[in-house]
Amino acid sequence: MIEFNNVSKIFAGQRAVNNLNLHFKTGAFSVLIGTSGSGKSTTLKMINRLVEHDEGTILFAGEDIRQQPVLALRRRMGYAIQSIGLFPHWTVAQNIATVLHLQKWSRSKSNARVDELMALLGLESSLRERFPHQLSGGQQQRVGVARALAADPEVLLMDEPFGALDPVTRAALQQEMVRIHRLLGRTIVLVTHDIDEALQLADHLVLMDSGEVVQQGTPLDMLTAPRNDFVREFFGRSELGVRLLSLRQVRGYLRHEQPVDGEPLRDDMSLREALSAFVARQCDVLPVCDAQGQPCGTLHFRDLLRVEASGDIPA
Ligand SMILES: Nc1ncnc2c1ncn2[C@@H]1O[C@H](COP(=O)(O)OP(=O)(O)OP(=O)(O)O)[C@@H](O)[C@H]1O
Repeated sequence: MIEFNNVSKIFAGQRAVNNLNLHFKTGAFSVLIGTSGSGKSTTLKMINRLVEHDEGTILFAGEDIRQQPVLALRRRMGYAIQSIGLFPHWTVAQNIATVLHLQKWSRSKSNARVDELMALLGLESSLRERFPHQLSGGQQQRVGVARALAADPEVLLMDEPFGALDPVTRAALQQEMVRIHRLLGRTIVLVTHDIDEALQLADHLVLMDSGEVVQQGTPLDMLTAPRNDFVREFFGRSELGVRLLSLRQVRGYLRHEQPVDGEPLRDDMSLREALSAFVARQCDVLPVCDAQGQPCGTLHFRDLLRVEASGDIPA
């Protein structure tokens, strides 16, 4: 969907990014992560030409982005940023409909789309006529994402979209993004400096340092086969094990045996959450239920130490 071939950007004689070769595939959730000043935002902004690259080529759907009129290009890409940039004197509905208004959608079609997006982002319809300053930070972020999705863009570009939020709201919005990505199947490129956010969201993770790509691949590849010490240090040598647990779900480690007593874990929880439950409850086996709340087996503490899930484990 988006391909960088030997792309560089030079600001005042300094290479902000150097010789990037990247492929953000159609439908993938790609995440750029790295040290501060490593060139993540610059990379993202080159995609919608907020920053023009100096060397190399960037292809969008097979076409050189330089050959496409900037406005036409940007219309095909939603953009959501940390500072949100909502218009303060416009209501929530007007903010979400910004691009629809530019594209001259009819009032009724635009209203219906706003309703649909508010429902998708979990915004109550009673917020429709409020102004941004009458919303919480999390609600504002949701409006920002709804606005970016309004015209059903082929690509969603997100720069630290949850950066300013408290951990609880942040986790809720991350879940929301996973759900929306599954539902809409859009190509997403997101910049973050939060390692756990990156590991949770990414299908394809790109780790940058000093304007270059140090390693790219799936989160599992990065954690289990780090290319060098920089990658190892970046993901936190001492926390590697816990981070690996966050990539694995309880359902891969289930034992199909009679449920034991206690508050059940859900089979779609991560093993990291399960580990917390074991520690909090000081036990070594917990019951597990499925999404419908039906008991489906047990999870044993010692099974968390196994390297790979093997599906069914004999009781
Ligand atoms: N408009 C600009 N003019 C001059 N230098 C710039 C400009 N934008 C970015 N830079 C420089 O380019 C480099 C990469 O910046 P960029 O914002 O892409 O990094 P980043 O990885 O997103 O950083 P952070 O995580 O701190 O936001 C930095 O050295 C920065 O100072």
